[in-house]
Amino acid sequence: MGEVGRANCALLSAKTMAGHEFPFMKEALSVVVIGASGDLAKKKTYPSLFSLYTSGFLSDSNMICGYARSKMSDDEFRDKMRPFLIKHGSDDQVESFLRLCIYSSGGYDDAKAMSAAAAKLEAHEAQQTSSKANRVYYFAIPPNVFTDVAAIIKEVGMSTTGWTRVIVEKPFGKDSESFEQLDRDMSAIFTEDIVYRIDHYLGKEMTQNLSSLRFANTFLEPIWNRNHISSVMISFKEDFGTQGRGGYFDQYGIIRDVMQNHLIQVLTLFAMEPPTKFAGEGSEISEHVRDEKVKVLRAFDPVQLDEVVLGQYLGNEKEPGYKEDKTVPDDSVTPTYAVVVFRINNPRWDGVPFIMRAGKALNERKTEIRIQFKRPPASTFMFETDVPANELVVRVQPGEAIYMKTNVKEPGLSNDIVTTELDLSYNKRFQDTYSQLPDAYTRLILDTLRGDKSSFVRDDELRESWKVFTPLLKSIEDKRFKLIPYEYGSRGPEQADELIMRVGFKYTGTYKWHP
Ligand SMILES: NC(=O)C1=CN([C@@H]2O[C@H](COP(=O)(O)OP(=O)(O)OC[C@H]3O[C@@H](n4cnc5c(N)ncnc54)[C@H](OP(=O)(O)O)[C@@H]3O)[C@@H](O)[C@H]2O)C=CC1
Ligand SMILES: O=C1O[C@H](COP(=O)(O)O)[C@@H](O)[C@H](O)[C@H]1O
Repeated sequence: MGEVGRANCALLSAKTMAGHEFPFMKEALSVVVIGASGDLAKKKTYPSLFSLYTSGFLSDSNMICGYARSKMSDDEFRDKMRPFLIKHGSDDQVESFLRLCIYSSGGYDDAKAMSAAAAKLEAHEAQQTSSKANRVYYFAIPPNVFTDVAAIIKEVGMSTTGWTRVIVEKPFGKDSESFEQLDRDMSAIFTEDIVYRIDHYLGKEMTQNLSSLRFANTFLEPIWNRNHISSVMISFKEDFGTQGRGGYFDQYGIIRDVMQNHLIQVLTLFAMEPPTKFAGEGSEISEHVRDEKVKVLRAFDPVQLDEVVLGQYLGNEKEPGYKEDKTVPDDSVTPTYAVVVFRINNPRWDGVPFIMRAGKALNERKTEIRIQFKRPPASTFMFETDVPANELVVRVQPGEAIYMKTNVKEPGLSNDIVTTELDLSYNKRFQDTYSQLPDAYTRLILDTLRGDKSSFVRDDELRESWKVFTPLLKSIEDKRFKLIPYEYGSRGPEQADELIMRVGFKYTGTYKWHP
C-alpha cells in the first residue's frame, strides 16, 4: 500500500488493514467488558474482539476481563461464550482466544470487586515487557448504572502507565434533559477525550463509505445540493417485531431506538459540509468530521407536526401484534413506525426535504439512502413523455450496493426512454473482500484501540440532535398524535406514502430491477 493509501487507513476496513502495526500493538493492553454476562457482550462485543484477535490486532499477550454481577468461574464464562465464537474462527483460534478471557464478578457500584478485577489486570500487565499498559473498558450495561461503574473505574481501575478509554453504548439519554444530566454526571468523572460513544451504524461499511463517495468523486459533490437534489429519503425497515424486547422498546419507541441515533448519524454524514481533513496524524483529525456534523445539526428547522406519521403494528395470522407482547402495556402509545421530515436551513439544503422512515414488523429488512434528483428539464416536450427523475440509492444493508437509476434509450429500433441502473453491487464488484467485511463493532473497537474518534459520537452532537428530537417526542408523549395501526409484514401505514409524496418524493412504480 502506498503512503497516500496508508495515511487514509481511517477509511479502510479492518480486513484491508490486516498486517498493519499500530502503536497500541507494541504496548500492553487489557480490555474489560462490563456487563459481560449480557446479550450485547455475547452477540457483539466478544465476537468482535475475537475477530480482532484472528486478524492479528489482538495477541496472546492481551487480557480480556469480563465483569458482571452473575457469579461464574473463568471456565464457566468461557463455556458460555464459546458457542458465540465458533462461527467466526477455527476451534484452535477459539480456544487460544478464550485463554485470554477471564471473568470477575461484582456489583456495578462495588469498588472492592472492581479492585479485585483491577488486581488481576495489574498482575498480568506486570508480566509484559512494555512499560506502558493501556486499558479499554467496554460498557455493555444499561444507562442507569453508567455513572456508578464510571465512578468505581475512576477510583480503582485507571491505567497508571498508559491510556484508559471507555466505550459507552446508547441510549445517551431519553431527551435533552436526561442527556444533559447523564453528560454532567459522566463528565464529572471522565474527560471527553477518553469517552468513546459507540453508534454501530457509524461502523457499517456503507456509512463509512459515504464520505469517500461524496468527496473522492468530482462528479458527485457539485450536484450534492438543492440545485440538483429534490429529496433525500433515509429508510430503516425490519421484517421482525420487538422479539420479546417489547418491555425495553416501549420505554423508547422507534424514534429513540433508531432515528435519534443511527439514522441521524447517517443523515449528518450525508448532509455535512466538507471537513478540513479526513486522515493524518494527530487526535484533532477526528474532530474535523464531528465539527461538521454538529454544524449541520445546528441548521435543522424544528420538525413540523404535520410532517410526521406514526404507526404501531397489529398482528396477523402468523405473527403477534405489538401490544400482544406481555411486556407491553395494553394502552401503549409507543410508535413502532415513524416518518419524520427534516428541513435543513442552510444554503446547501434550503427547500430539500430529508425524509426519515423507520419501522419494525414491515415487509422487508433494509436500510438505505435514496437521493432523488430533479426531473430532467423540458423532458415532456423533448421526449414527449414524463422522464422519471434519477435516483441514487446507497443500500446500507443487506446486500451493500450503490446504484443510480438512469434513463436510457430502449435498446433496438425504439426510441422510448427506459429506466435502468448503473449498478455497483458490492458482492459482485468486491468478491474477494465482501464475505469478510468486518462487523461494525469490530471496526469501531479497532478505532478505539487506535485512538481514532471520528466514528464515535461527541457530546455536542448529542446535545444538538436531542434539541431536534425532544420537542417532537414531547408532543408524542402529550398524545398530540394519532397512532396509525398497520399490519405486521406490510409496508407500513398508507398515510406515510401520502406524506412522502406530499413533501416531494416521487414514486412512479415503473422501475423494474432484473438482477
Ligand atoms: N445492486 C443492487 O443490489 C440493486 C438492487 N435493486 C433492487 O431492486 C428493487 C427495486 O428497486 P428500488 O430502488 O427499491 O425501486 P422501487 O421503484 O421499487 O422503489 C423505490 C422507492 O419507492 C418506494 N415505494 C414503493 N412502493 C411505493 C408506493 N406504493 N408508494 C410510495 N412509495 C413507494 C419504496 O419504498 P419501500 O421501501 O417502502 O417499498 C422505495 O423507497 C429493490 O429491492 C432494490 O434493492 C435495484 C438496483 C440495483
Ligand atoms: O440499535 C438498534 O439497532 C438494531 C438494528 O441494527 P442492525 O445493525 O441490525 O441494523 C435494532 O434492531 C434495534 O431495535 C436497535 O435498538
